[in-house]
Amino acid sequence: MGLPKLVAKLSNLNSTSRSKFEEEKKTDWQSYNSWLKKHPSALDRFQKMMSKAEGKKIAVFLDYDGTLSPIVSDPEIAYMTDEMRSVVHEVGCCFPTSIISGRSRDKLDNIYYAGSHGMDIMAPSQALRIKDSKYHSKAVDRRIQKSLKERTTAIEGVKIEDNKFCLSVHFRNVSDEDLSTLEEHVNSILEEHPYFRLTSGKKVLEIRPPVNWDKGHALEYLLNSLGLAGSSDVLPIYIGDDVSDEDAFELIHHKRQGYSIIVTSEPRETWASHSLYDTTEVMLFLEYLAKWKKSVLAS
Ligand SMILES: O=P(O)(O)OC[C@H]1O[C@H](O[C@H]2O[C@H](CO)[C@@H](O)[C@H](O)[C@H]2O)[C@H](O)[C@@H](O)[C@@H]1O
Repeated sequence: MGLPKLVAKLSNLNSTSRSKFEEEKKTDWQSYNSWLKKHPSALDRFQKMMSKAEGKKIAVFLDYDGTLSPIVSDPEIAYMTDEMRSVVHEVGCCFPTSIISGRSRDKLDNIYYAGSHGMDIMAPSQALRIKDSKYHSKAVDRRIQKSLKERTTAIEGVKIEDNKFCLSVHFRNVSDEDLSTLEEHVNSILEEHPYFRLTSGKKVLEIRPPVNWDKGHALEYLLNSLGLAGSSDVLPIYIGDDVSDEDAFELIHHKRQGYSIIVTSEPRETWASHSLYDTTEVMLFLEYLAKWKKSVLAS
């Protein structure tokens, strides 16, 4: 089966702009196209989606890695392209826009920020504080980080990233033979610190504090802080690519208000209603959104 028209066009576009470090996509087009029937492309459905948006207050929520920046082998070189940065800025001028990331807030540089999977939130003009602050002391428990580094030092390719309120243990560059040893070390550390919990994402294990707080809570919190909660004329649009984004997708699904868009080049079990193939499609979608707003204002 050939590439769908739009994706083929984007693949050409990609070949010039894709970084050589970017993860290679292995799409099985037959299953992807049948999955698309349940989670249609937000580009193909753009007009239909926006027909329900007229007169509503749109709020945009964006994940960072895999959504605004392609997945690359080294988290330190996961950048937004200049084009993406500029379109995110443009969208930010049209709608309240937030970035909700697993990274710590200091590594993000846009608009509203929610770092550490939403556990650390900051708005441009005011600091937003999550009421439950007792977890902070545990979240910054450096002993975990120290033990992790000591125990995994012999495993080639492990990268431990301090995200302030959570620790990311990257294994993208670890060989398959070493994976079970790494897992054993991580589990042994969690046994010593049972109040922390383990989650996982794209080739990453994440050690989080014992707080019932995730990207879904962050989405609700931001809507509240923006004065947009509890109103039927608000339309949140959330775009994300990883397991941690599912909490926000699920919230939107249960509220039956707004659009949840998963970024994936493979069929995935998801709460998201719509999909985009990759970061290039995310960029196009954001461009469409900004243009749509301008056309509504002009009419
Ligand atoms: O919520 P996000 O903004 O998507 O953050 C989730 C994690 O993203 C980063 O790791 C992922 O992207 C890296 C760069 O492309 C990639 O090398 C890694 O394998 C992915 O898991 C980030 O480094 C983590 O701290 C975030 O928790």
